[in-house]
Amino acid sequence: MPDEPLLIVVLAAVGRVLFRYRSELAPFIAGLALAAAGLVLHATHPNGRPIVLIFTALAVALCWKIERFAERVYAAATIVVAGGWLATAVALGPDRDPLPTILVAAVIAASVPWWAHRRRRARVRVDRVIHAWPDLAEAIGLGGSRVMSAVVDTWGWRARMKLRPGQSTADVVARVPAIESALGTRPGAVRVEQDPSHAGRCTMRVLTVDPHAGAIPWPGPRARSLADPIELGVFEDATTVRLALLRRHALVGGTTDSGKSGVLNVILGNLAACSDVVLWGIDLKGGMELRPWAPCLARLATTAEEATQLLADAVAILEARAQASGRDNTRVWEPTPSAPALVIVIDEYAELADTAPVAVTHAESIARRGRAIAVDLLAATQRPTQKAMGGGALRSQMSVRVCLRVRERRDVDLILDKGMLAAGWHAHTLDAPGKFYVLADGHDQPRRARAYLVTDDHVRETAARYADQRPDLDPLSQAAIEHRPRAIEALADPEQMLATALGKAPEDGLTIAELIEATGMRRTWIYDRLQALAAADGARQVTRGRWRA
Ligand SMILES: Nc1ncnc2c1ncn2[C@@H]1O[C@H](COP(=O)(O)OP(=O)(O)OP(=O)(O)O)[C@@H](O)[C@H]1O
Repeated sequence: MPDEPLLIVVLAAVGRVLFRYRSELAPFIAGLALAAAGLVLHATHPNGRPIVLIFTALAVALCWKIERFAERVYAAATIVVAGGWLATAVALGPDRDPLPTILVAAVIAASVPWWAHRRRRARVRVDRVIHAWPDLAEAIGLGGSRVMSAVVDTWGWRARMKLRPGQSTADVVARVPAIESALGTRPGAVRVEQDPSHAGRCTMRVLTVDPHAGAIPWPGPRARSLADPIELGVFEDATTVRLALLRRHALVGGTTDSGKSGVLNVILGNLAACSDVVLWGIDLKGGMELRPWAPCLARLATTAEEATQLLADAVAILEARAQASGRDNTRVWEPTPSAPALVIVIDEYAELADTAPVAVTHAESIARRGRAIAVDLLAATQRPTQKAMGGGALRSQMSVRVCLRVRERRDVDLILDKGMLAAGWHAHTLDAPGKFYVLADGHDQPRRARAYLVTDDHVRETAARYADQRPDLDPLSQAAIEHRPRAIEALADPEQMLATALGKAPEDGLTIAELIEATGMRRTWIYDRLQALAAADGARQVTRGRWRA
């Protein structure tokens, strides 16, 4: 205030400085308090030494509750020195030589580790941010939000926030870059997670160091059965990313060099160690990615024709298993080493969609019907185009979605789902290969993770180690492949029949009536499927009303 006496102004300024630096000054304040206590107790209770020593022993005993060893030792040593000094000062008087010198030396000795302590300094920084938050929040458009509590952790700190009525976590997510600027962090340091129990609360994490800065070595396969979760990597809070793949299809998407093959390798490394899974692979890059796993793959398709054959066989297996399940009245196929699940790994799904449209109809059929009878797809794609994803139909069947770095923001919604970008799944900001977001059962928050790094040596060793432990297909599935042409006819899978009819059509194509006859389906269904096949280059109109593949 302008008319405040100078003394008050100076005292207030000093008080503010002392308050601001209270943590740094704590050792001196403790030293002064100790000297004052010595003075008072010596004057009032000169025989109080045993009591002081008992309290000191009790305080030391309480130190064992401190979690970190270094902090426990520091606290115990400081209390022993302080208690010993006070006990002596109570008996002899704090000014008796050499007690003042010992106190000054002890304060200085205790101050050094105190000042240097990383967690204390972090705590001080956090306290200052919390103090300044109302002003910062106002400046970035989150006025009215409050920080309720904050804790310092290994990589930074996290705060529980209460939002102003009407604000939502989406508002905070939308302002993440502004928060980073206001807090003065590096770009990409702030994460925001919804509080699952309250729409008006969220947790904000500030990572002063990136826990995923370095590659995380693969610890080797942990799964032994498809029913075991697959450990894919590590979240930023050091918890393991565990994915259940039994009866689930999985989609791995990301731009080039984002680490798709790395993710496939971690999954394949685990599946190779599972005794109840038969692995088939499709790799239209000439087998470049999947060939190292060849010893563990029962089949590997590297051309469009082989891929179509492979998927047609998978459809035949699917049908045979479905019929058997129907006969035996069992709803689901429980994989065992003698009746294993079939997992088909497809590297670069978009390539398959471009070059083998018929194969895509098979894949879609597997995606729709394969789960119950344990025929699962694991597809990786660089270009999650509408066409490759069957306009979203394929993706909707894939309940495990791993999104690595994408080039364009809209790709997030293509790989994960509509609205995920706005909900904070910012895969376009991932800044190193192997970093990903995962959407699956139990993983519905946008938490960043990094996949384990599987080296070429890991792949070679793992493939060699499990090559002779791979199970064979069960006799039912084996027979379904061997009798596939008949099996497919008996399938009554109209999509399959349509694809076959179009493939075998004469040069001038088949009419709609002929296609109705070949498939037994209605006209509208035929039109729908022809449109979809035409969009995927799987069928073309030769002349008006006549079609072929
Ligand atoms: N989890 C990881 N941790 C660290 N580095 C990784 C990780 N995954 C992949 N990398 C590195 O990133 C590079 C590209 O990885 P990868 O080949 O898996 O990407 P990709 O998306 O499959 O690429 P492409 O689209 O060209 O096939 C490799 O050099 C690899 O060593």
